[in-house]
Amino acid sequence: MSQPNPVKRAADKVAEVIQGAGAGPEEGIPGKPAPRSPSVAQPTEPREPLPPKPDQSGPDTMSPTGQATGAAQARMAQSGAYLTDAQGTRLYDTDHSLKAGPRGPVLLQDHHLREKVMHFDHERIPERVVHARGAAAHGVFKSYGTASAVTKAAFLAPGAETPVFVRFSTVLGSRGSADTVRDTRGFATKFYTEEGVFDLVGNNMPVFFIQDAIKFPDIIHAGKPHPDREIPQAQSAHDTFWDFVTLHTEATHHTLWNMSDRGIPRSYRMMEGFGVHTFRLVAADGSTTLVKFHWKPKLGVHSLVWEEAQLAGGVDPDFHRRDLADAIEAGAYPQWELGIQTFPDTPEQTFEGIDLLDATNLVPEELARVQPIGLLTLDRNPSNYFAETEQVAFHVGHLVPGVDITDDPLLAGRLFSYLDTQITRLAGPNFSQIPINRPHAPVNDMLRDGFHQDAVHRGVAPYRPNSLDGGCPFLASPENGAYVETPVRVPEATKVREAPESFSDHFSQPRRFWLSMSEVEREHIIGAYTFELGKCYEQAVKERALQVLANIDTQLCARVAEGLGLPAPEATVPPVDVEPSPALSQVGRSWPTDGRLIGIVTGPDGDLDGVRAVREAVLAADMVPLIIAPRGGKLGAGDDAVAVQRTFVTARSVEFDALLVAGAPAPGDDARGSRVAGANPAGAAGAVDPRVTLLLAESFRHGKAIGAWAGGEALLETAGIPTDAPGVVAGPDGTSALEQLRELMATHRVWERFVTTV
Ligand code: HEM
Repeated sequence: MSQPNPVKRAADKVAEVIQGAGAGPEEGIPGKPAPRSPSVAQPTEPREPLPPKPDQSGPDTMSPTGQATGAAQARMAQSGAYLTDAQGTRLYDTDHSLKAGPRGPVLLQDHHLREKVMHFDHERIPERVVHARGAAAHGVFKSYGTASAVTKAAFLAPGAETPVFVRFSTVLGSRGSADTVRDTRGFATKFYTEEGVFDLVGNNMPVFFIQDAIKFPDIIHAGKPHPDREIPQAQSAHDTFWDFVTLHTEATHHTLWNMSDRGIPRSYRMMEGFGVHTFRLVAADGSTTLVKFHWKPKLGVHSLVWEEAQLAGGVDPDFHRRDLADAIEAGAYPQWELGIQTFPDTPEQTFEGIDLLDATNLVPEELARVQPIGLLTLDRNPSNYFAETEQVAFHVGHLVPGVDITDDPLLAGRLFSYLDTQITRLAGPNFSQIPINRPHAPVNDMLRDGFHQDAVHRGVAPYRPNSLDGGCPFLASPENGAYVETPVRVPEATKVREAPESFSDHFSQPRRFWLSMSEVEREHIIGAYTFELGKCYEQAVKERALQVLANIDTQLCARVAEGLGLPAPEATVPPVDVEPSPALSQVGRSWPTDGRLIGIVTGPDGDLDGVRAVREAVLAADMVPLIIAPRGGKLGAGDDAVAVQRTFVTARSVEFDALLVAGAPAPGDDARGSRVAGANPAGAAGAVDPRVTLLLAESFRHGKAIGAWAGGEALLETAGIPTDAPGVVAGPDGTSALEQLRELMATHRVWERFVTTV
């Protein structure tokens, strides 16, 4: 990679974090990062305050009143040995209520009990009405300056560096739902620019379900759990979702993206992001350009396969959250390039016949190249989930000079919705004073009072003009940074509740997406539709869905119909002749393998010298080795004993990007409780633990590269894996097997292994 890659600096640290500082299961929790610093000792006796801990919680957050909040308060709390109540009074006991004698009734006068329980009772706030489940990180955006010709935005000037906070999310699930469900992912970025906050509130898909925000409550009501039993959670595989998207065929394109591999990303670090709408950039000379924003991940765009996504939902519901936090904790900082597609700002606002105001459309990259304009690096985890990830409030109306909106009717509704919902979610109108939401630019507004007002405003005249506060505050002009709306001419028109004719083509863009997919991606799409529609009860919904598919592609429709056991209908809209866009496919390119997890299956009798060498080679290649053995602890003795990170109990295929088997089959002896009497008993002499064969068979089925040496090939055969199958390699030693594995992993999966008939 041309940019300095922090992943390269961090291989050892990555392993340390993911392995729990190299500890075996009994020495550390597998997969749990080592604590960054020893936790503050809990004193049993009062003692003098400790010196302050180094600040790891970001910029200072003194409130305008001078009261310590956020990082400043955290520093104070961590530097003090004394526990206090909310008023600062020191406490001598927080474990016992005040009682009339040790066995007597609790007294009403216990003000500490009252305060402690009262505060706990109010700890929860409403979750977001959509995108409730999320994970976030701090970082920095460095501008290349290449957008300066089309925008005067200071954060896009050459060399500008801007702090950012990025929150990734699923859309439908509740706050505690699983990460790997099939869904769209949110990709929201807050740029704390010197000219005010700019929020780019996008998704990992470039198109949206609906064209007009007035339907947003409807699509969300349809996608969320059914109101009678509140099931299913975080799923689109149910009748109301499919009822809506087949009755509103503008949803066809986004639904197809959801059913594609984009709906189940491998990692937040391996997702594209899109601003979706067309925005208007304004240059210093007042000229304007229409643009679409794209985030391109340095690690490439990769997905899970559906069975992995389902397994991860149970094995590790925090799969994506953990992956992001572990990588950042380890210094393997995820990076994305921000790019723009540019279009002339003509009165029609179309490009090559594509209506730029219709958010169900994308513009193929082959027609308008994505031009890189800056680099995003996420380099710091939040220090407090609630304070930052939960309380962050994004809004598409947070704009800075040089970035303006268009008349996209979906965007118009969003401009109302975000602030509106945040008044309820964050309890009043002052949420921009919450530390994570505070602009880094100076704020001097005339907004006053309200719930949770932190500021102590001075002066008597919060209005303009005034003659009492010296006429302050002053107004700015465009020359000194005022945000001025672009004077776009609005054509003379009659008020109507109508969409333009150009919004009525609902099938040519989905058809382009379908035609752009590789065979294996098409198989996945067919599988996804067959699964989701198979979960619907209503016959009419399934039939209507097949009609929609017939209008995209005959073969797609026929295959899904076959899976559902229903007849395939004829198209009612003649298929349009569209050019595929190869850039839409995830298959066929090579990517860095940095940060990928390699499982090394071994045991006390495995080739431990070989394991040591491979472990070093994996680290040197900026990947993460995880040793999998029958039991925890260490293999071998002495200083070069090999620490075990996963046992046959804790290892599951979803965690690993590739597997290596080091040596002869490893019998497991701790399968008690999961063994079925008489069935390949683990621990029996010469028997192979069924969980190891499952691990290998699943990895094989999911198209992962697998290697073996020193007799490990026999274990593959026991697991039913032909050693001459694509993507299965055997080396004379571990390091040569690893080399072959790396080449295979550059394409993410061994695609030839998937059977395709499209
Ligand atoms: C292009 C279409 C859209 C995209 C890309 C999009 C993206 C997002 C994202 C990423 C979030 C999560 C922000 C976070 O992490 O806090 C979000 C939240 C939300 N979106 Fe959208 N959205 C779209 C359309 C809409 C529309 C049309 C509406 C309503 C008319 C809407 C209403 C909301 C609401 C109410 C929230 C919760 C905000 C909060 O509680 O802070 N969205 N959206």
